[in-house]
Parts: sequence; structure tokens; C-alpha cells
Amino acid sequence: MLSIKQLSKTYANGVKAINDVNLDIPNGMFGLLGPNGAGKSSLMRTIATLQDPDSGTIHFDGLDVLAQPEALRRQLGYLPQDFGVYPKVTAEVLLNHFAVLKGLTARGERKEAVEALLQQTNLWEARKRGLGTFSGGMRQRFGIAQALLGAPRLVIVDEPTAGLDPDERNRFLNLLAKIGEQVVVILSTHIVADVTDLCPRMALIVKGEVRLQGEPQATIDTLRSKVWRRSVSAEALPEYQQRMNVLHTRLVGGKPQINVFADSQPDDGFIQVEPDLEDVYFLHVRSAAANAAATV
Ligand SMILES: Nc1ncnc2c1ncn2[C@@H]1O[C@H](COP(=O)(O)OP(=O)(O)OP(=O)(O)O)[C@@H](O)[C@H]1O
Repeated sequence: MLSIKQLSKTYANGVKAINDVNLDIPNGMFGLLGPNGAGKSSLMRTIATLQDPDSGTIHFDGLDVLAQPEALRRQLGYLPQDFGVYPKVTAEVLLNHFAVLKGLTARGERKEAVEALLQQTNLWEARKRGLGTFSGGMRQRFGIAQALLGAPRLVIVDEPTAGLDPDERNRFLNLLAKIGEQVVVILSTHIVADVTDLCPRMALIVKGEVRLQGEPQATIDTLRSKVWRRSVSAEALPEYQQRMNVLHTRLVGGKPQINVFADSQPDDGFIQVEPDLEDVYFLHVRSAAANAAATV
């Protein structure tokens, strides 16, 4: 169990990226969802001991992470949002190199670990190819292979599916789901479907603050019978947005379709729909934006 208490961080430029965050994260896949700039990477980097918070505590299975960062690093696998590779070096050689850095110094054991991870991430056939020739999805799978070296008990992956095509995204999420059966996996993402598809528990973070946490379905249930949908003309859309709590707008066959949050049917044209995690996401992101605007 990873336990974060009253964690805060303000950067030198005055941006409060983490604002009194409290989170309890058990074994399994945990989705950390939030829009761009919400503070997800700041939180991931802090848990990964790459930067210090201003205040608060982080404990992992009783270990005081901020006091003993080295001990945490020995149990950590981390896939950052952006990572560079040497384009001409092959996947096998670079993974072997990372394995040495991770402390796998015994040759036989290292070879075994590298081979197993190349198989697990479906990169075995491509192991002799330079990383510069890899697709985005293959690179991300290589990233997860290096994160899994040394059998970590805490795995952090920061926005891994951005830019992947649907096939590669599925392959990557399936891989994460398998890993998540044994250890704590924190998946940070702004893609709501990543959390819906994969995470039994989640938190939504907006402007550095945790807006909600729990089981995705429980958060969806709080919106039951309060989400309404209709098609509108492009000309009428701004008026609806002004008069109603429009959660999101989608183009269906080129025509806007809106989801509105309301206790009762907003007008005759609306039908009630089953809420989903996207509705929950937009309700909280929009209300955080409205609060920010009200305080300016
Ligand atoms: N080193 C830094 N110095 C100053 N401000 C920073 C720094 N790193 C991040 N920020 C700011 O802190 C806020 C949170 O950024 P962060 O990257 O943690 O968010 P995020 O949720 O990961 O967003 P994204 O999906 O865009 O990466 C943003 O306003 C960002 O501009």
C-alpha cells in the first residue's frame, strides 16, 4: 500500500502543482486521471523520489519514502512521460545496459531477466533492431520492459498511451493489467478510457488537488439519472452552453451532441442517458475551472 498524506509542492515560479494531496493506493492498477497541467507528472516524479515536496509524507509498505529514497528506488519501476533512447542501439543491448544499472550484475541472471522481459513485452522478434526504428507503441513497450527490470513492487507509468494507435494501446494496457495483478501500478493519464478499461481504483486530480477518489463505477453512480443528451445545431450550441451545465460536446455525423448535467429534463429534446466516467471527469474539471474563474 502506498500512502500519501498532505503532500504539497509549489514551484519557484509560484505554480502550486500539488496542493494538499491525500491518497491511499492499494495493490493493483490505480488510475490517476487529470487534464494537461493538473499536476500528475509532478506527483509521479515526487513519488519516484526525483523531486522533493515542500511538505507532506509518502509511505510505501511502512517505508518512509522521503527519508529513505534509495530504499524506495530499489523497489521502483518508472516509465516517465518522455524518455530518450540511443536510436542505433538495439533493444536487447540497451535493456541489458539498464539491467546492469539496476544492479543485476550476475551475467546469467541478467540474461534471463532481459530475455523474459523482451518476451513479455512482445519485443523478442525486434530485439536486434535499433530503437530508432521502433514505432511509438514498441517504444512504450520497451519503456515498460526497462521499468520492470529488477521485479519492482511499485510501478509508475506517466501518460504511456498518448499517441498510440488503438491496437498498440490495447496491447500496452493488456500488458499493464497483467503486471497489476501482483504489484502497485500507478497509471497517470488524461485519457478517460484508459481508466475505465483498466483501473479498479482511481483518483481525479485537477489544478493540483484530488477532486475525487474511489472505484470508477461508484463515482459514475453518483451521476445516475442526472445526465441528459440531445443534438443541437452549431448555431444554438453557445446558448445551451450558457444556460446549462454542459459536460461535453461531441460531433456525431458532423452535428454537435451535448451531455448536460441537471436534476430534471432540461427541455423536451433531451433524453436521459447512462452516465459514464467521461461525464464524471468533465463535471469535476468544469467545476474546478468555474471555481477558478469565480475567484479571479
Ligand atoms: N519544473 C517546473 N517548474 C515550474 N513549473 C512547473 C514545473 N513542472 C511543472 N510545472 C507546472 O506545474 C503544473 C503541473 O504540471 P505537471 O506536468 O505536473 O502536470 P500534468 O498533469 O502532468 O500535465 P501534462 O499532462 O501536461 O504533463 C503546470 O502548470 C506546469 O506548467
